[in-house]
Amino acid sequence: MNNQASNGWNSAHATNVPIPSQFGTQQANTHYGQQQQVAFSHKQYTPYRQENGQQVGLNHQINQHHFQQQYGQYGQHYTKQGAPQYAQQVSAPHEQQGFPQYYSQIPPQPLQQPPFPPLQAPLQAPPPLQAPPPLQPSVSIPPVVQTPYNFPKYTAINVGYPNLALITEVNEGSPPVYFCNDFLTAEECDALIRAGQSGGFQQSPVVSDDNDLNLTNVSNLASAAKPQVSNVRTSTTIYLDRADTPSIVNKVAAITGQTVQQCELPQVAQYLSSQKYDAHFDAFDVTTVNGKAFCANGGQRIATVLIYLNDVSEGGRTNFPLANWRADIEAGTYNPLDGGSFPKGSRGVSVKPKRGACVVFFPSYNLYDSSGNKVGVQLDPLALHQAEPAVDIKYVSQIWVREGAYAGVPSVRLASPIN
Ligand SMILES: O=C(O)CCC(=O)C(=O)O
Ligand SMILES: [Fe+2]
Repeated sequence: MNNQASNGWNSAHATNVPIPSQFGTQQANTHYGQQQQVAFSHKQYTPYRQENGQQVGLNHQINQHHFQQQYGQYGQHYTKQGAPQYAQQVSAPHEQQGFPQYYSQIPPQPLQQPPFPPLQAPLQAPPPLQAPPPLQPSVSIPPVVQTPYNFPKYTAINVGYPNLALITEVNEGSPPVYFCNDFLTAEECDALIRAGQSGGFQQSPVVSDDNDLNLTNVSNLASAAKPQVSNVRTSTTIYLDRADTPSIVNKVAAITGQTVQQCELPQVAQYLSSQKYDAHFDAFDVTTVNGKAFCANGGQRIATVLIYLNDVSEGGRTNFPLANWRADIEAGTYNPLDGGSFPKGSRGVSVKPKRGACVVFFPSYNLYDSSGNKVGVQLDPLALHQAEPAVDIKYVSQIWVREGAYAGVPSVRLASPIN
């Protein structure tokens, strides 16, 4: 993977900061009495690019203008003064839900070596930048102001959906992650796995948002954002038609409170032993060229529904390493966008695959202007997550929900729909 993107974007740290292969470890106190050392890659958290000598892009747009204010507001959304549905969820911890074995506050296994080769110093100066296209008004992000209590930061989902439970401590700085037992039936899970096996899994593509920091999981992009194969994501995938999976997309619409038309094509992904998907975001930075191309079809991703299709006894957990960072973010000691050391006491959340269960989370969050009007939907850096390398074979189905209607072409059609 190139550190210097061909379009003049300045890959993070390419000229300024040497990237240690891992820049810190943390001692994590776990809920269940275990302790693990966790190492994180610096690179994923510090996206920026330069235009005309100015630092712009995600780091600038979010970090300087929004980040501290935004995270300072989490508490307002999730206190009893704020959105009551979240406050209730916070007070209904997972222990009461009867399935503590499927997720834990054990932090992730040590992350894989970042996919980027060690940088050789000295680096070439980047070529002169092309005059960047001016940002369209529709994608420029105004400063985020105090969000009124009654405007949710995240897209509202159907928190009354059966078995849906919040598994993160959502308050100042932790993203909400929900877990839902028995979201699909065993028959639906098996039918999806069979569809993948007979449909011919292909290596799962990723797309970069120009600076190689956000290798996300997409299909059917505009030409500006060609999917590519990367060792960040080594699983194999098929794309199904929504018409062939009516019961499944209807459940996704119901759990998220959105429409079937907003659902991307259901994917089925297979992870053989050691296959994985390194830490990434599912949403796009809407200030980038590829981010705009990505959003041209249906808008930003507002919710991820990740369904586990089989039971997995070892490996393959989904980690959210930035979940439950409350105290650290409050204290200003950690900002995922400008790196810095990982403070002690952080936990993260890991979800163990369980057949039929799903996780629901928010790859992006809403931006509002001073009058409370929604003015955009931007990638949430706290929604960083990864699929740990599989030990046992693992099957998942991922369905993303967009802001608007999404159109896509499946890689396979089924002889008969999964009902
Ligand atoms: O397989 C997993 O656990 C996570 C998959 C994922 O994050 C993705 O496909 O975007
Ligand atoms: Fe993902």
